[in-house]
Amino acid sequence: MKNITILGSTGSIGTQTLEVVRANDDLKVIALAAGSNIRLLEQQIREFKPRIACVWDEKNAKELKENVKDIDVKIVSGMDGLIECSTVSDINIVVAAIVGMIGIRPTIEAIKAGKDIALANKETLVTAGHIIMPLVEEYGVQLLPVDSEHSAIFQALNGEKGNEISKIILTASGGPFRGKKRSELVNIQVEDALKHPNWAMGRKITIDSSTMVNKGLEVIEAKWLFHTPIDKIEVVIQPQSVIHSAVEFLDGAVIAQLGTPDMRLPIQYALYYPERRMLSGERLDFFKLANLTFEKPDMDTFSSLRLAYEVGEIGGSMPTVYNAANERAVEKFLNRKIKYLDIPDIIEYCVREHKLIENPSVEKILDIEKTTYDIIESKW
Ligand SMILES: NC(=O)C1=CN([C@@H]2O[C@H](COP(=O)(O)OP(=O)(O)OC[C@H]3O[C@@H](n4cnc5c(N)ncnc54)[C@H](OP(=O)(O)O)[C@@H]3O)[C@@H](O)[C@H]2O)C=CC1
Ligand SMILES: CC(=O)[C@@H](O)[C@H](O)COP(=O)(O)O
Ligand SMILES: [Mn+2]
Repeated sequence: MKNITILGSTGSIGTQTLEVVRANDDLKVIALAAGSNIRLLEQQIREFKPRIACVWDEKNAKELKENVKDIDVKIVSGMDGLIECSTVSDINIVVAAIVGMIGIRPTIEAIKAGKDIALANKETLVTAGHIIMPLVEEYGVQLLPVDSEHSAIFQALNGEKGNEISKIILTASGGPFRGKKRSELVNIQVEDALKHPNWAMGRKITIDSSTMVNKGLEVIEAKWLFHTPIDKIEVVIQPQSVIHSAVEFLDGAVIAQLGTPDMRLPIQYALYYPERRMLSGERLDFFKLANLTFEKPDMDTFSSLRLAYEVGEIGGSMPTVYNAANERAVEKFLNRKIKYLDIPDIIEYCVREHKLIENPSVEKILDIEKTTYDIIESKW
């Protein structure tokens, strides 16, 4: 039996993780954590019977507690609650599927408590990779990628760290605006940007895919996960999202992982690694694949991707500013407070204004996040 905690259980990755749990009777949910969707969390508590459940704010926690008073479950809230969920003594693995930098501290505490991590929350590694990776070594835990591209790379490497890598080929769909020029993006509305061509995901990552910030974050995520210099990570547009990523080795061999776009595969792979399990669902049919095409990314239109290479190379506090500026800009765009093209402009402005801090601590990272938010608030 594998005991798991799911942070972000009401989201896209969280609910798909619970689908994997439903299909496997040797996975037991011990703790669930969500932001504010207490209706769905209540259903999940009733179905999966965790011992602990967390919601972010205390008012929602009180309401949930009242609603589930017929069930033996402890309801907690806030950061302390998230950390309690991620450090329960008898859990084996934490699925880190909260969106955003709020995931940093519960992930760090889980590692310190000796838990393996199935990591979907890329923002944590982008901003705190220099803290997380040494902790993973120190505490001897496994950090298993859930992000589809990183799972593909991990599968291509078969779990090796890859000192024989010549380059990583990180594929991207190109998003809904692939092929468009900046001038054509002036009037993009929220609904347009939320139409991902291949994947059904949460709102924030869907916007990130449309700006290609998602790919920028993934370049930095890959740098940390696979100990690979940024200049050995090449983004290739693969509009069909069939090739989930690949590794080119020193001898020229290229090993890729292909499949239908289904996040249950990387989730299940992380939960059972190094074992593979049966997974229901559509199979890739090579005879039905009309064509597989490839393009270079347009880094003039999607300038945030070029900027990600820059901040990823510099390191230190720069990726935190890039990520925090994006998180706040996307939130504002989703709330219709700014225009679509303000997103890359805000990120660029915040990055250019920032004075580099080498090796920021967690406290400093959270400080920089706040300062970045304040700058955005004062100007936009
Ligand atoms: N969706 C996908 O296919 C992929 C996602 N990822 C990454 O996985 C992460 C999750 O993405 P996704 O599932 O799409 O996002 P969603 O927006 O669908 O879900 C986010 C989850 O985080 C929860 N949450 C938000 N704020 C808090 C908080 N303060 N405390 C506790 N929980 C909180 C939400 O709760 P609630 O809804 O109740 O407020 C929800 O359960 C992101 O980092 C994303 O980049 C990576 C690859 C693919
Ligand atoms: C499913 C997943 O891992 C997402 O990160 C996805 O890759 C987004 O697609 P883009 O390639 O369009 O960013
Ligand atoms: Mn991805």
